[in-house]
Amino acid sequence: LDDWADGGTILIKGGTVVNHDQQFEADVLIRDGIIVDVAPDIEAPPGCLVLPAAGLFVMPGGIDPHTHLDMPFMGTVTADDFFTGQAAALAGGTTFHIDFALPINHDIRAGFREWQSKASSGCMDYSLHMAVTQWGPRVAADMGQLVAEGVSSFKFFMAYKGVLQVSDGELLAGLSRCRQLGALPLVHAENGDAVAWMQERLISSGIRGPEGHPLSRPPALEAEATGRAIRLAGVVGAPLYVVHVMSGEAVEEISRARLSGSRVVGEAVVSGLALREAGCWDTNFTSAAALVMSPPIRGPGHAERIKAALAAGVLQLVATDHAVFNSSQKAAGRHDFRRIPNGVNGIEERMHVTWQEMVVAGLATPSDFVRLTSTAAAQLFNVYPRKGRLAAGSDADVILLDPRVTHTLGVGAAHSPRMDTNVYEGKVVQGKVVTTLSRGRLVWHEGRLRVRRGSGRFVRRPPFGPLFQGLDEQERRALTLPYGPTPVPREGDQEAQLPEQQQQEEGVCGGGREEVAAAAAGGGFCSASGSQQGATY
Ligand SMILES: NC(=O)NCCC(=O)O
Ligand SMILES: [Zn+2]
Ligand SMILES: [Zn+2]
Repeated sequence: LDDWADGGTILIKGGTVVNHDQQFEADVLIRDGIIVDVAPDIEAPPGCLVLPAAGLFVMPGGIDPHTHLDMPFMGTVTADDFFTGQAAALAGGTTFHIDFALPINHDIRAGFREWQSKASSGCMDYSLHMAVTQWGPRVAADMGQLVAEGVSSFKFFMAYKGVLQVSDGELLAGLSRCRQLGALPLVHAENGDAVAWMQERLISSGIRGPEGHPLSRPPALEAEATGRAIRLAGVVGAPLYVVHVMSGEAVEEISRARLSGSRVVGEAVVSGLALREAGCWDTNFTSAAALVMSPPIRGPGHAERIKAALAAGVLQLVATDHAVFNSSQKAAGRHDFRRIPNGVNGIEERMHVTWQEMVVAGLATPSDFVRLTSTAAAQLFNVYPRKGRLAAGSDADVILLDPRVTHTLGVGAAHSPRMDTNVYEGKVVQGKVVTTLSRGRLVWHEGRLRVRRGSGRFVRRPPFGPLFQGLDEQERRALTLPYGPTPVPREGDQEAQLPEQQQQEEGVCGGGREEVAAAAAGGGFCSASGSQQGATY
């Protein structure tokens, strides 16, 4: 993996250039890691490397906004680190990802430092989301600091009770703080309390194998949490991004909310498009446990509803949730499904499986594919058009896809040395990424992967991305927070200064000591920093 191919000037000649909004015959000229021209018949500058692309689609590199590299979870650590995971991603046509950093003992700044150190050995550009696992004034203040450092999205887990799960109050506070900071809140939407109850019930009825995992997490628990998160976000006027939507019922919640004007975005993951729950009933424990992820891979009909929702624009993009555990790690749950580390692979397979399930299946055009696998993520997470587009001035993250090549996915074909199972084992797909350029470097070409440790760059993402545009106006019209309501003046108000009123005048919402401190720290439970009509909640 350590051989290195440097950039320089490269001309991609004679291919079909595909952006999310257009497809045309053109050449792409790259210099020093940046695209300098996209036009027909570009003359090759002296000394430049020419890559012939006749018959190939030339597209923006994939963007995976949901990965877990080198993440401590369920008593172990995900098997792919930043180098092995990113190298595999490049071989599969993904050139940028956003990983989920976890706090250290609920300290999000410490978590950010830790993830930056892990990522320093990587070989691909990346950004970070930060998980918020507990609420308090320090977290509220630290969120502001992280936004200043380029982390403009925060994840809240509504499941994993006793570990990562936040309460509804914590979620509401976090959503409100995100709204204030212009940061996008992300939710893992499952009812963690109900899941824990279902798990107990299954174990006591003797179901201890991997099949207990999907049985304990029925679609209703995903849909309930999705609907709850959407409503809580609506209460504080925050946009919402729902990660790994796995069920038709959750899709319906998102669809309903979008039709009523809510700014909710739904992320599909590639496992939800292509895999089937039945595998968890396999009599071979290793095969069944390999499929354990949360929310679970679903039964008949759900994948079809997810793909239809992607085609119709109800769901916006396809990520992976790449969280790899090898078979010995999964064996921790050999006699208790609750201890099987949750997660599946996909960082290398996503582009190919999505092409197969959406484009080859006739549900999407090549432009749709670019939107689903690259542009939508770049836009939502505010790195567009630097990433997610082939145009002059954009980073030269480019892939060449040959639609004529058929190949088979599996451990033997994959490039991570850390995986001994692959949930896509034996899947035949049509269309293959034959070349990947990462910031102008030829990292995957003619079946060879050439990457260098430490060559990936952290990409800062500014707050107040597209989902925040026009929000103020929407709220002003609806008189929701932070523009209303205002208190009704009543006779005698001046004489009787109740404690809550004093707090309101000091700009503090709610009555708890923690909330007062949170507001003092510049964040907390209040939605409005610049409350235009003087009311704070
Ligand atoms: N999804 C999963 O099973 N593992 C990774 C952690 C998460 O995203 O919930
Ligand atoms: Zn999750
Ligand atoms: Zn995840």
